Formats: sequence, C-alpha cells, structure tokens
Amino acid sequence: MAEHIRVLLTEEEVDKRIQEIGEQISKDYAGKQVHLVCVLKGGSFFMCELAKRITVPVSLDFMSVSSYGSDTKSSGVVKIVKDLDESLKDKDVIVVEDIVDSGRTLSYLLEMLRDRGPASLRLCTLLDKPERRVIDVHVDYTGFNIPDEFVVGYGLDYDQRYRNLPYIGVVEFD
Ligand SMILES: O=P(O)(O)OC[C@H]1O[C@H](OP(=O)(O)OP(=O)(O)O)[C@H](O)[C@@H]1O
Ligand code: HPA
Repeated sequence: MAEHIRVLLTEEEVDKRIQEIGEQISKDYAGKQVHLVCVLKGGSFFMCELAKRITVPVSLDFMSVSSYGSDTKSSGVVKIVKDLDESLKDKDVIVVEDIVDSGRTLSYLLEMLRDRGPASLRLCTLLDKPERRVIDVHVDYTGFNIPDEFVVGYGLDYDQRYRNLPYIGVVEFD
C-alpha cells in the first residue's frame, strides 16, 4: 500500500508557535535558569528549536523511556532506558515532549521526576490530543491541540520514519 503525508501544520505555523512558547517561557522564568528535560527520541527536534528561542539561561538533559510489557500504550508503566545525566534537585525543570496522547507516559514520568526534588516541574508539549486522554496530565505549555489522527514529523515517527519532516503531517494510505 502506498502512503503519503497530508500536511496538518506547516513548517511556518510550527516555527511561529515555537517562537511564541519560547517567549512565554522566557517571561515566566525571568531571573531564573531553566533546565529542559528532553524525552527521546520524539522530543529532540522540538527541544532544540525551543531552546534556541528561550532568552533566559538554559541547561539541557536527555532521557529515554519505554514501557514494560508487550503493549506499550496500555501498560502505563515506563521504564528508564537512558536516565538523565544530572540531578534535578532544586532546578526549575521543564519536561519537553513531542506529544501527549493517552497521557500514560507523561503521568508516570512526571511523578517519577517530582520525587527527585526539583524546585519546580512543568510540562511543555508541541502537540496534544485531548480526545485521547486516559490519564489526566496537566500540560503547562501546549503548541497545538490536534484531532485524533496519527501524526508524524518534527520528531514524531511512523515505524521510525518521518521524524525528520520539518512540518506535522498525517499518514494516509492510497
Ligand atoms: O500519552 P501517551 O499515549 O503515553 O503517548 C505519548 C508518548 O508517545 C510518544 O513516544 P514513543 O513511545 O512513540 O517514543 P519515541 O518518542 O521514541 O518515538 C511520545 O513521545 C510520548 O512519549
Ligand atoms: O500520533 C502519533 N504519532 C506518532 N507517535 C505517537 N505517539 C503517540 N501518538 C503518536
């Protein structure tokens, strides 16, 4: 089956929104240093673009998680595949994600990170699919609320492909 990508959010729309979020974060954290925690792999593209647009001092760290059990999306328990290099103690932390879908990954992850004693902990996601929520997650900064469609690009993959698209699209099959 041939597949093609229908553009949902153009590169210009995404860039403009990231600029706005960067400005908002810079205001909210005036006089502070912000510690961005990127959840690999999907969050990496957004994190790099966002970090460039934040004008307060920024430090970065990366982690990679996956789920226990055979059904990634339903277990809701995440296992750390690569942990952060640095402690979160007393830092103003923002977790940067590409998408919040069911909310299972972020709900679990935020609880785990809160136990590490950050001064503050917020969540920033490029995309949110509120209709899909199974577990409530408070999102502090959202790029776009999108409908319940499987999206790719800007870090999001379909079978590990399309992460490098500079826009957000929906995979369609001919
Ligand atoms: O709200 P949820 O239903 O838990 O889904 C959101 C999670 O799914 C995606 O990660 P994925 O497992 O696809 O890993 P990847 O970033 O390495 O592609 C995304 O980056 C979130 O971590
Ligand atoms: O729509 C999506 N696309 C890619 N990865 C995802 N992980 C959760 N939702 C999605």
